[in-house]
Amino acid sequence: LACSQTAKPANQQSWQTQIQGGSRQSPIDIRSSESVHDPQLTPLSISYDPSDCLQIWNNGYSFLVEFDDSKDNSVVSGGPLENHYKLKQFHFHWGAENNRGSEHTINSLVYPAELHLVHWNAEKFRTFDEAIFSENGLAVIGVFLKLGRKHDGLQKLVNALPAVKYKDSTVEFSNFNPSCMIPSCLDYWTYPGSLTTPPQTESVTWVIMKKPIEFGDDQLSAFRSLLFTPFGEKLENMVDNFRQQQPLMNRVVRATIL
Ligand SMILES: NS(=O)(=O)c1ccc(O)c(NC(=O)NCCc2ccccn2)c1
Ligand SMILES: [Zn+2]
Repeated sequence: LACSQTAKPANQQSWQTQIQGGSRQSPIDIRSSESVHDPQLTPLSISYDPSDCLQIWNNGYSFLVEFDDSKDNSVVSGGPLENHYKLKQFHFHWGAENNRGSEHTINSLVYPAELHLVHWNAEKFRTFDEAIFSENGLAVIGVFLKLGRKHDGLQKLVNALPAVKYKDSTVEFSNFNPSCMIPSCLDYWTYPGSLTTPPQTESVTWVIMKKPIEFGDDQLSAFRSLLFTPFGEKLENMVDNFRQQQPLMNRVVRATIL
């Protein structure tokens, strides 16, 4: 195989922005036929406590629903994970139009939005900020959203969005259980990757659920009426907050056979 690989100039930059020397950047296009079925991949064990839900924060890139990670009540373990990881926040990525929005793609198929449930390895690290910069620091569950029936569980979140229209606004948000956004089919792909936004650190074990959840046009419109900009500045709708797919390089995507 080595002889068939053409030598690339060491300084060759991939045609997309990628951190200097990054070898495991996210998101990627998942080619299902090239994924490896791994019988040792068990189902994820996900348990969230709605009382850990604290607030929604518009950080000027997405809106984050933030959780109290001082206890051990909202955790994910099993599957490809060696330890248990605590839920810190979840957020979404979406497009200005329905033909774009997700960060990961499946055989080049794009979804209009993608949910990221962000967890950090509390057995190995003391804080989220430490975990972001560490190998096996984070586990992010990605769930695709497709347009269809209104998602009843999501409506509580949608109703709170006007209160965080502007960058740097927050609103108290409690008693929300993110389990309502996990598909009933627990099959997933998993691969080693990175944050998809700066600092794009290569600290993430990605778990991408194979089946999408459905949500309504009006709910997606509510996402699109958020603003990138703070109060008093030029209005810029928060849309197209997704990164382009990155080269797979020397990685294998594993798939469950549940
Ligand atoms: N999109 S993702 O990979 O799930 C992810 C998860 C946890 C994170 O902290 C981040 N990135 C993050 O918080 N960056 C600091 C704020 C920021 C800076 C620049 C662009 C977007 N967001 C991304
Ligand atoms: Zn994200």
